[in-house]
Amino acid sequence: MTSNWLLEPCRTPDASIEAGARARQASLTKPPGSLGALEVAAVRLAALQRSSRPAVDPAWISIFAGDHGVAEEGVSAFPQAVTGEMLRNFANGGAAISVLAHELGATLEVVNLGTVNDPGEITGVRRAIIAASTANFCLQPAMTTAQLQAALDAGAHSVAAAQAGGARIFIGGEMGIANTTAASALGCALLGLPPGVLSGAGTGLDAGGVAHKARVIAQALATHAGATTVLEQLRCLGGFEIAALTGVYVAAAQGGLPVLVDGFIATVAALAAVRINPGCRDWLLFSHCSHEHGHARVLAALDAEPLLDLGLRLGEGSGAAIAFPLLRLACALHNGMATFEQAGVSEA
Ligand SMILES: O=C(O)c1ccc[n+]([C@@H]2O[C@H](COP(=O)([O-])O)[C@@H](O)[C@H]2O)c1
Ligand SMILES: Cc1cc2nc[nH]c2cc1C
Repeated sequence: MTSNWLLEPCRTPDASIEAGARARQASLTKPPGSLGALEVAAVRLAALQRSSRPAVDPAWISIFAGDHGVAEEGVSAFPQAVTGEMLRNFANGGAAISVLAHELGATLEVVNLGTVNDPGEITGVRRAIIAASTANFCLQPAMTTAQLQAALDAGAHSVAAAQAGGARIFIGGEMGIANTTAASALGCALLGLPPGVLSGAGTGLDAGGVAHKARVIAQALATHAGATTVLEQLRCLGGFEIAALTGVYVAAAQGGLPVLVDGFIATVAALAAVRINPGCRDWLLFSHCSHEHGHARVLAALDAEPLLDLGLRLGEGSGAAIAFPLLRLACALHNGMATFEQAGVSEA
């Protein structure tokens, strides 16, 4: 039976600290509201962190990698071997997220949950192998119950490590060839949408490729029409890295750690988390709207207003890492600006 800890209550934001933070924003030397989403973020972080001085440093980034059986249906522009190959690139510092983590001074944890082209032991990569790949969900459930549990637990494990390391915000990323197909299928199942609404180019399919992908997703949805609970939908249509992120979002909210959600795949994992344990929604900040077709629809289902819309579609936590400095600046402004009274500036 899955899963025990997932339904435990999430922490709640502190209403009185939130009111105080909102009052402070109104007292700072700027027209009220003029820092827009940065004001909203600072107030939210203050309430979540139960602190009148919100902060997002140090940041923790975990990248979860896993392969997908559905890759054999020809749904990605890239070969499956890339998932395993990128693990080495993450560890060697050459991947986008490696560069970003270094620039931000963030801890980067890389987790191999199971790759067909397994690079074996690599310094800087945590091995938490569940299987070489999920099963092809056109034919059978992507995961067994035990595999789903292991993936959810892997996410919670990373949250615990982040908290032990003193992190003040968690960024979760994913890497998995064909995982936009899994995320689209899961998103369609969760939202009751037809495949075309959430099928996109992923790593770079052309229009014919996207149409084929939508047919594959339709087949998967038909195969698993009997999966009616969120956990069953996640088990049948998800992936190891997607389920790990779902585990992250629930565990972080239970542990009182705010998270910055990345792109399309991460947002579908967040939707699953919110459907499993609605209390985790408060802890999710959304970094960007991906270029991936369907991301805006999933963000809307979560009533999420992301900070950025830059045409990013890389994944691996990169969009969240790119948005992170905005949160850092939001906190600096909140904590460091003078009030009208302190600065001797006239109010409206
Ligand atoms: O995060 C996104 O919005 C995003 C959009 C498109 C592609 N990706 C990345 O590309 C890979 C999946 O693409 P695909 O075409 O193989 O399904 C996977 O490793 C993701 O991290 C990520
Ligand atoms: C090279 C490459 C890097 C990635 N990072 C996340 N998804 C990816 C997909 C590909 C193909």
